[in-house]
Amino acid sequence: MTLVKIDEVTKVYEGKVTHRALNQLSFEVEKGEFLAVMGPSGSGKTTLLNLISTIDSLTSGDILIDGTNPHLLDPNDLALFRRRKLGFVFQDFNLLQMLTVEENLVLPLTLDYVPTHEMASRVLDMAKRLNLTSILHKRPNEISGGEAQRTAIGRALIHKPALILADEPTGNLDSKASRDVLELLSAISVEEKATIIMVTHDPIAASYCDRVLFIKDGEFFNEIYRDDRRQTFYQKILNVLSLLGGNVNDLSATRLP
Ligand SMILES: Nc1ncnc2c1ncn2[C@@H]1O[C@H](COP(=O)(O)OP(=O)(O)OP(=O)(O)O)[C@@H](O)[C@H]1O
Repeated sequence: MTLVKIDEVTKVYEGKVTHRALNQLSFEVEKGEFLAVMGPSGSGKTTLLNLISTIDSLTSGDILIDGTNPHLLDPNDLALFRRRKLGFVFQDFNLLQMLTVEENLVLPLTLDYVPTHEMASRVLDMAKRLNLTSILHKRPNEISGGEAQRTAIGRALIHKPALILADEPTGNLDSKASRDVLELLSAISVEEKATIIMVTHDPIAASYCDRVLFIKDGEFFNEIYRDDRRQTFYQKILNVLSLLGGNVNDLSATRLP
């Protein structure tokens, strides 16, 4: 089943100099798929996430998420749509510093007036799932980067969104914490049929996904599917990246897998 349909999406930034950041980009994402989006700096990856999450408006084309075009919703319905259907995971975690891990986890449910007993049981389940039970009462400045990102993933998942959007989720983590986060995202997509679109510069991170979509100058460049060992998939990703070119700094996050 197709969960996300990107149909001939174009984004032109108007200004002193107009810039075509995305040009008639089309692709689909299946329910339960873990998709990486890669491309050189400036190729339009963040623009694409901003359009899918409706932070920014389209110039032309259509975006359908779970059968709805969020760009056509009125502001109230759009706020509900974003709160209920989407989950966000960012590079810098975006946790609220004055709240505990538990309060950060529960935040999307509080905003949605979920009954207290249900909140409590969902938080406990999520904490167990993400190995956060022992730090529920700590604040973000008292936990590690890996724990902070697992908390952010828990917060993104707790309201069971149709789609999770992740922007460089391992960008601030060391290799062990990155591996934990990527294994977690991969397990969530398999076990809970969560659909994940992850923008990354890191070929190791991308090798945990089911598919990598490459864009260049705002257009589709290539896509490859994982059908064998992660190590082999990683090599294939490196091969496409070398064809893509771009700035060597784009691969600065590269580590040995
Ligand atoms: N608000 C804006 N106004 C004008 N141009 C913009 C704006 N936002 C982005 N751009 C331009 O659009 C192009 C795509 O930017 P985008 O941030 O989507 O690239 P990216 O692939 O995410 O890059 P990076 O990997 O460096 O984060 C770039 O050339 C950028 O300069």
